Amino acid sequence: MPKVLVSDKLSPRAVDIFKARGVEVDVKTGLKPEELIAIIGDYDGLAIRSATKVTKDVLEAATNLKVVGRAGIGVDNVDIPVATQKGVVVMNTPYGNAITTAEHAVAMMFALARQIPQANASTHAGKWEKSKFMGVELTGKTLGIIGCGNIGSIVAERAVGLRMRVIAFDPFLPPERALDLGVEKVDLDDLIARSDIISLHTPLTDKTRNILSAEAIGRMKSGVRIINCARGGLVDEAALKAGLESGHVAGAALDVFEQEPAKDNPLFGLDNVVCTPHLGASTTEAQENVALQVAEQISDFLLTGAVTNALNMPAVSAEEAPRLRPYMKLCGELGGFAGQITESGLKSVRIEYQGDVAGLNTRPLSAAVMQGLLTPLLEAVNMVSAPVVARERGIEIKETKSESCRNYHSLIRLEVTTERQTRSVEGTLFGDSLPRIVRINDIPVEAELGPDMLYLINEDKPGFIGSLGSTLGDSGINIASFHLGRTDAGGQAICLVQVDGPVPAATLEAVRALPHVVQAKPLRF
Ligand SMILES: NC(=O)C1=CN([C@@H]2O[C@H](COP(=O)(O)OP(=O)(O)OC[C@H]3O[C@@H](n4cnc5c(N)ncnc54)[C@H](O)[C@@H]3O)[C@@H](O)[C@H]2O)C=CC1
Ligand SMILES: O=C(O)CCC(=O)C(=O)O
Repeated sequence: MPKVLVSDKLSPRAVDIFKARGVEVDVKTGLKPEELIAIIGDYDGLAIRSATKVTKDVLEAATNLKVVGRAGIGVDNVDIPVATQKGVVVMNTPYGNAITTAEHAVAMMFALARQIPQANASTHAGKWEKSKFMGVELTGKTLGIIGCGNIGSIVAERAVGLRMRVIAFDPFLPPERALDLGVEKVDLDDLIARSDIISLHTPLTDKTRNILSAEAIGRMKSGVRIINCARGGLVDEAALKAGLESGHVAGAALDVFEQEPAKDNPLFGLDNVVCTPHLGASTTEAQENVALQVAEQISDFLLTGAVTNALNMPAVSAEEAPRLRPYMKLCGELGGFAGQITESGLKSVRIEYQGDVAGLNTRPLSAAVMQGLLTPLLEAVNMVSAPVVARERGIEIKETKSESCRNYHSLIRLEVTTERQTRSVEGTLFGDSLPRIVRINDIPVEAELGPDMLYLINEDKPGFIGSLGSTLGDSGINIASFHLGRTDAGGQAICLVQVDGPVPAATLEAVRALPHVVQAKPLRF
């Protein structure tokens, strides 16, 4: 039974789901990094929110970990490149808290416009400062949204409903979508110059860090208000402080901070700043949504192989997973075969899907091919990391699909070009579930791969098979199955021999010394 650790505060319904799905679950929140490192090796899955930092050290210690599920959107607390290298799938729940977070941004906008938190504190203190808290009306004001994705779009729709003019800067916002939302798509300079209120809704990336810099703040309208319910680091906090103190910025509402938990921050204590402790996603509804979703996604992955909302792996639906499974095995074998007979640097890989398989989701299949191919050549590659590792090494991967297939309902052809030559291997499924190799370097064979195989290229001469059998027999090696193929009588032949255990080096030398042997390689699957 797979085992999952819930290391942040998640709705208890997540635990119910894990249990109902047959996943063992422990809840241990508030762990120190060293405490998490000490126990993470016991778990197949890790369910988190933002408090747990899934660092390189945690991932190094996570020897059984297969999946990290973030109950929420931002995954900046997970070292995704290292997770990818280690073959750990990282998933998030991209929609579950979007409405709630958008509502928080809208609430912040009202709080700023009418100074509600400040007026609340003053009234509780018995001051009745009616003239101090003069507000501004939102109707007719220009709201500039930076990042108009899931959350930004919801904020835009709500603001349009409030009769605001909404402009948005998002290089990836399709013009038709902007039109549908009733939003004017603008460039950043335009947004900065025209907005009365600016609300940020991008992830924190190298491009968005300090997107509201001192220089940008300087170019804003006097009396601008700034809202950040996305990520600390999008606004230069020191520059914002200067703008607020000078009165150029009338107010700022911040849910997120450069350093979190934010116990001390230059903006704390300023009259015109409204702060919340990263509460954007904190509603009962959103927390239930993301907790249920993450528990289902993690369970699906651990129990069926279905991949949903992964950031480092192609999606596989629960319906597809069982259909893909035998093809994954075949792809792993094709890749493994090619990888084990490859002796020089890989240049390019071509994967052809023919027949029924061409209609399936082939991205995970190609990932399985690449895992099989690279595993014999590199250390610790897996389906998650293999495509990335291949790209990093400049290996070109081409995928083609064709609905027609000559002799089989499905065929997968792998062609691998190295610095020295091009080799190919083809495979199919017998009876929809049994992987078979059906062609090697265009020579027909029909081979089932077992754990220990011997692959030979030889000249097709009488008596060769007998001498091979005797050589193996003399070394006490039992033959489980024997598969032959040849170009033509007397031409080049190949043998794939399944043996009942690894072939010792001395036996391999004896086989290589046999007359007519061109190449002999032990293979393991
Ligand atoms: N305060 C909180 O509790 C919460 C904060 N968030 C944060 O909100 C942010 C947005 O989340 P979603 O809308 O769900 O993400 P999303 O991915 O749907 O939208 C982000 C948008 O930003 C745009 N973008 C990316 N780079 C950009 C750039 N350089 N300039 C302008 N736009 C750029 C993208 O094109 C995309 O449309 C994330 O950082 C997320 O972590 C999300 C949930 C809760
Ligand atoms: O889990 C939380 O409370 C934070 C949510 C968040 O920041 C996100 O989903 O990106």
